[in-house]
Amino acid sequence: MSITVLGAGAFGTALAIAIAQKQPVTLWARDADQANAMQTARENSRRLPDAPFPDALTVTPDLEVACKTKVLLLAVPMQKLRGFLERNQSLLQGKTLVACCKGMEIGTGVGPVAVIQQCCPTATPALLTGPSFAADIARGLPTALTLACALPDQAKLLQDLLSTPSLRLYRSNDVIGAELGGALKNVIAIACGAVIGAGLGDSARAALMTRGYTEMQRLATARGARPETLSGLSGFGDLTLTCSSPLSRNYQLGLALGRGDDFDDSITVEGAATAEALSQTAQKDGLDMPITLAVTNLVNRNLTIEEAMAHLLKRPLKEE
Ligand SMILES: NC(=O)C1=CN([C@@H]2O[C@H](COP(=O)(O)OP(=O)(O)OC[C@H]3O[C@@H](n4cnc5c(N)ncnc54)[C@H](OP(=O)(O)O)[C@@H]3O)[C@@H](O)[C@H]2O)C=CC1
Ligand SMILES: O=C(CO)COP(=O)(O)O
Repeated sequence: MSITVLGAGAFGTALAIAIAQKQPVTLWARDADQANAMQTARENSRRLPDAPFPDALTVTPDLEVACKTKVLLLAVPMQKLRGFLERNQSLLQGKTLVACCKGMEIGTGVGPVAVIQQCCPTATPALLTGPSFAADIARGLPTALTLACALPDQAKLLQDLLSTPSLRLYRSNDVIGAELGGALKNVIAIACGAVIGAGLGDSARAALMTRGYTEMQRLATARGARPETLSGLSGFGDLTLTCSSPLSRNYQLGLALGRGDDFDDSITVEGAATAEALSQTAQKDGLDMPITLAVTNLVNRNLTIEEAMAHLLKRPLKEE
């Protein structure tokens, strides 16, 4: 069965390369010049260099052509998803749409699956998430991800369709748990990068990862997620990767904030917007999310890393 990936960024390209090892894949890029350059060079030199395209991968800028398949992977950034779906609703209704982005939407506080449901009510939504760097997937290095879908039959179908010998998908019907794990780990990764960048030490990072994980569980449980989803690939697994690897862009933004360096704001860093989205909803829901709030203030330059840490340390002592 042929599949399509919409969005030729690092992740969309990596998934297209991996899945094209076993079946035809169409990769859609919004920029015609970029699409043609990729199709000719057989590489995405801008977003994912040194990852050659298999023969079964075709790049097109023509969305109508790309949307002919039944299963489409959505690999655009979270804050762009709604606009993309609204603009192209007629092409996407009735399709199986697998969100590959990690984050919560500013303004609504919802994740990609809810956005798909709102914009394309006749589509079947699913989510692909978990610990994986695009470059690793493209190189065929062993990777395990979570495929979350509320419909068990669809989950099984997508698991079989998208798994490859090196890309191992586990399925789950806990969509909200998988979404929140992938979204929040990016926020915690910014915090971890910031303490390392500011020279506050590995112990501080371990404290933030652990208390951040508690924050992930608190919010996810309040939204009806299952605790075991948070301890799986999409939660704990991705938290570990993103908070400890300098390859993570969220961690890199944290490092820059901690060091007082500039950061290129064209780089996709989902945790910054997600921190803001979740700070807004947590306040409304009466949930205590101190690290998420600290990251929002840090990113918005309302607090320095020293002030943010002092604020966290000054909180009343409590039971773990
Ligand atoms: N990179 C990674 O290792 C991983 C990324 N992810 C997730 O994948 C998602 C995408 O990240 P990634 O691929 O890395 O990001 P990139 O910055 O590499 O690429 C983003 C892509 O989205 C396209 N895009 C941006 N805005 C729009 C829009 N309004 N309409 C249509 N297309 C648009 C860009 O097009 P253009 O090039 O023309 O600007 C580009 O192709 C994120 O949610 C991220 O968290 C998940 C796991 C791993
Ligand atoms: O989601 C990722 C790893 O699972 C990629 O992390 P960054 O977006 O921080 O680079």
